[in-house]
Amino acid sequence: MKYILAIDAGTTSNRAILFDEDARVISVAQKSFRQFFPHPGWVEQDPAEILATTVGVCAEAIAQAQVDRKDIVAMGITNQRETTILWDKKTGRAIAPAIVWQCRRTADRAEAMKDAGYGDMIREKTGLEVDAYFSATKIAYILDHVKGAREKAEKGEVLFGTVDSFLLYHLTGGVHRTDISNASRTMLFNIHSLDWDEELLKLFNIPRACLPEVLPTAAHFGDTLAEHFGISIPITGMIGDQQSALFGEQCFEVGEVKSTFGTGAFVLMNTGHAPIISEHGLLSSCAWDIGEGPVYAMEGSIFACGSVIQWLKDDLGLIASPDETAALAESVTEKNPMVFVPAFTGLGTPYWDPEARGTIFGISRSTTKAHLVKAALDAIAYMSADVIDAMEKDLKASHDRILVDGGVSHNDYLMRTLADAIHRSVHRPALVETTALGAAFMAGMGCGLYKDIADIKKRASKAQVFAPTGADLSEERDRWKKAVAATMANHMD
Ligand SMILES: Nc1ncnc2c1ncn2[C@@H]1O[C@H](COP(=O)(O)OP(=O)(O)O)[C@@H](O)[C@H]1O
Ligand SMILES: O=P(O)(O)OC[C@H](O)CO
Repeated sequence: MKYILAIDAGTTSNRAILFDEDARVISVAQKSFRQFFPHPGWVEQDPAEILATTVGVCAEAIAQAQVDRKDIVAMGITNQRETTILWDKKTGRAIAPAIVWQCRRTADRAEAMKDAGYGDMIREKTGLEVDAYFSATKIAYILDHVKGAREKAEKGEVLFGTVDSFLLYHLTGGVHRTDISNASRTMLFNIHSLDWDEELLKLFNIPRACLPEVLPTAAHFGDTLAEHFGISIPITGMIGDQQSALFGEQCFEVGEVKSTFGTGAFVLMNTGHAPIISEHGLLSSCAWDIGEGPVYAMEGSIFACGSVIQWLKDDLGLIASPDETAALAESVTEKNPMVFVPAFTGLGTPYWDPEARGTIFGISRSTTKAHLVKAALDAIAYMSADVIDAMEKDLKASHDRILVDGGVSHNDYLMRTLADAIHRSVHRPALVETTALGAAFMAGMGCGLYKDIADIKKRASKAQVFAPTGADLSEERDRWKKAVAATMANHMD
């Protein structure tokens, strides 16, 4: 039996999962790391802590598994995307804290790009909406604020990478590479030519010398130094976490959709070998390349999902555990008079309003916490439904099911509401670690353990299916859309 070690370097924690060649989980280790919020809207992480926890969980997963280390034939890395790290080539030390994908500090720079009329050109080349979410403005910010950084970056003495790239550099002892799925989230990568784009590099004032080499998602990226895990493991798969979940959920056909409900929610649709430049506010990114040319995905990024549940629990103290939310929502049997738009950090796809903030409509004296909990879960379902509707306008195709994963997908009420809102079945696999599984599959392709997609299809896990109940939610969805419009029209500052 052969084994693959998958690293899932997420936003709040790092996980290492050892899979056997039949995609069964052999061992899991997980460790959270700190988040820093130095100013309102800013989010930072410590790159050294990301690295240390990653190495730690890998060592732990390997030790737990009690397999012969020589049988671990490959490693796959999947990661939170866009998060930006710049480090010194000689020492490997970061020159500034990691600027996390959620961080809004460069919102003004992004707005200025839009105001100067670059939005269409950037969308055409990168598939992205100009926003502080992506790496480009974050890299420029660090180069502008750390003394001497730009000069060193110009000489290739300071390097940029997303988390995959930073981990690869350290695990291998100096290989500076990334893959097309992560590169396509930087806003500097041309998703048609599959190369860094000179015009964009000039526009954002970023030297090419600091950027990593870009490979397909299944490739030989490098080998881990033996000092880390007692053996050298070839790293043969790297893929951004949302694209990895699309692969792990086996959405191999054009039109297939998955939604990962974590801290945020990310809905991705396989659009095949051609990128679709959306007319409805969706993003297009490279999904993977397993040696048959790039496959693209259209994406809707919803910024608030699990964070809403955490807010109800940790900040409002309305619930003791996320598990309570489904029953509370079910307890509201009448039409909910309340609509909650959880725009904590603006609204993402398809609305794109960075200035919007959360609003609650329809509070009366008879309002209870159950109404608010139900409104929160409904908001997550309706935001996802809005994304899926927008995708179908662009692709003009639809599939009869969507696949789901992530912590919030444990919520049966939400899954049923989603099925009714989009009029199709929602499939939740028994193995919810689909993000890590995608990276393991990718590494298995990269090292030749799996030949083709058919080999991977044999390793599908069973799913629980939520079929539409026939409930008509059109009135609720209309009220939701009105609430979103009102939220967007009424910024407080
Ligand atoms: N039954 C549930 N209903 C709603 N939310 C849930 C439930 N179980 C877990 N969650 C939420 O899932 C989120 C964690 O999901 P996870 O996929 O681990 O997120 P991430 O990978 O972004 O850290 C938390 O915000 C938690 O509140
Ligand atoms: O780490 P996650 O699961 O919150 O995913 C983060 C996304 O990749 C951000 O684009």
